[in-house]
Amino acid sequence: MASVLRHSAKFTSGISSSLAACARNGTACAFPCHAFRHRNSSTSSKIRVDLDSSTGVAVMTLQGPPVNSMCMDFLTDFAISMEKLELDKNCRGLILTSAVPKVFSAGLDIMEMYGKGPEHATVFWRAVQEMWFKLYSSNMVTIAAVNGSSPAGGCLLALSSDYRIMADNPRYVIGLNEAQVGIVAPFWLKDNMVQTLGHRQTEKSLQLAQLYSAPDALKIGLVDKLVPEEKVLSTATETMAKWFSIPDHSRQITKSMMRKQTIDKFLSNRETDINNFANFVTKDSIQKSLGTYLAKLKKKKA
Ligand SMILES: CCCCCCCCCCC/C=C/C(=O)SCCNC(=O)CCNC(=O)[C@H](O)C(C)(C)COP(=O)(O)OP(=O)(O)OC[C@H]1O[C@@H](n2cnc3c(N)ncnc32)[C@H](O)[C@@H]1OP(=O)(O)O
Repeated sequence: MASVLRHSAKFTSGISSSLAACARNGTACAFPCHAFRHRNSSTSSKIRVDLDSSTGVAVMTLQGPPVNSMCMDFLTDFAISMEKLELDKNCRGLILTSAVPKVFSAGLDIMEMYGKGPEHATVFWRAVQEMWFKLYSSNMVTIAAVNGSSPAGGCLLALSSDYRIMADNPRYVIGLNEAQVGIVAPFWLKDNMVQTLGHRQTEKSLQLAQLYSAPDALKIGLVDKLVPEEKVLSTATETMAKWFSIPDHSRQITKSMMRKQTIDKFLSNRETDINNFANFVTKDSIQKSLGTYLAKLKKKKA
């Protein structure tokens, strides 16, 4: 990642240092507080990260036009950004959002799965796993500010966060539509969805490859809240304050207790999952499905 962490912050008063201390210690602090902000920014080609050390909130903005598809560069940038934030004592919470109009993320870059050999599939799938694992097992409070459509891998980002806020626009869709593409959601993503929606709803959603409009996603619990598009980010920041009112240590232990079973199962079957993916995605029949789907996507425009 060609990113450099720039420490542009200035400590200008005791107020800012006490807020920063508040962020570090995980004690409740009233914010938004706009005074004397302490910011770190990190930018790569696909992802921008802005950490406000005075509040402890980082905003990760996906900025890979046209659709924030998850290519290798995106996945690498994502993993590096997560690692940095996780290690940063000033960071307690992460908001994910998009700078691309109308799209949160189109999910995995289909070009990374089409016409490539098993070696590439192996490396790519490990990176996909890592993205999910890092977010799902994060110690930070994670909030998805879904300000556009969010199919498949985009929905993965939302599902693995702690809370999902979506723009109230019926034209925006979210869901796991893998079956429509001719591929299959991996077991750990299926488990993640079961935890969010329950078994029956997940089974219907996955088999039917359903993409839900924002209002329908709220109805089934795939997102937690709908707000006007221009308020998605500010609502995420306000929501973060509520989650920050709980001491970090007890919230983190609770989170890891709730997610442990899924994580343990993932870790025990990780290599098998990679092999399955590499075998599956390189099959002629699957390549044919991907090719047909890609052609449909391109034709849509013509
Ligand atoms: C049993 C063994 C286990 C095996 C496991 C198998 C593998 C499982 C993998 C499961 C996990 C996740 C999978 C995925 O994420 S697959 C990707 C699925 N994504 C989609 O179906 C979304 C497709 N895109 C769209 O619906 C729209 O693009 C979108 C609504 C997001 C935006 O619409 P908009 O009209 O704004 O933009 P366009 O459609 O015109 O797209 C612009 C250009 O971008 C290209 N595009 C779009 N999506 C993708 C993508 N996902 N990958 C690559 N390229 C994409 C599109 O073709 C346009 O390109 P051109 O400008 O060249 O025409």
